Amino acid sequence: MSGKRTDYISWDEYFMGIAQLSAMRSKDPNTQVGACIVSQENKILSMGYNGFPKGCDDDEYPWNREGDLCDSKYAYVTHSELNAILNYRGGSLEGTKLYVTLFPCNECAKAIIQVGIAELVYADDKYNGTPANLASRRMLTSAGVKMTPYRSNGRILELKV
Ligand SMILES: Nc1ccn([C@H]2C[C@H](O)[C@@H](COP(=O)(O)O)O2)c(=O)n1
Ligand SMILES: [Zn+2]
Repeated sequence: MSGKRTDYISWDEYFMGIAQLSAMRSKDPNTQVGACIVSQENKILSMGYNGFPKGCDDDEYPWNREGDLCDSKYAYVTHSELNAILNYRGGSLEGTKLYVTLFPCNECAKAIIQVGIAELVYADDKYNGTPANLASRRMLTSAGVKMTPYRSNGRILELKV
């Protein structure tokens, strides 16, 4: 009997928690997404959230969902998964695991596959069944990327910051 704490958080809670915390940095008024990339040794390699590229002012570019492409966020926003991939400057992401708060779209799936991410764990899947979601699943399946839904145990993690 070692006397160690037993209510410590699991690896999955830790990494999905980091992804959720990253999502809280997003300025998107409708959907905030966070991502965390982890090595096979459970080391955090990178993180990201959805936002506009460097130099593109959050207060000047549109956050609208509707209207012409150029007047909507969709023309400009970089997705959390892509930001996490692009934020990594340490070499290869081959064989790594991605924790993401929302199932990746087809564009992020391409990047996930091409950098060699082996597994993704996703929390929400609110766009399930949409064309982008179906195309994403198709490519991820073909490429052999393991897709695991995150199973929350309902524990609420509180932070006082
Ligand atoms: N897997 C995903 C899916 C979407 N995003 C980003 C892109 C937008 O900022 C937002 C989605 O907006 P909505 O259409 O729900 O208003 O989430 C992402 O980063 N990763
Ligand atoms: Zn995406």
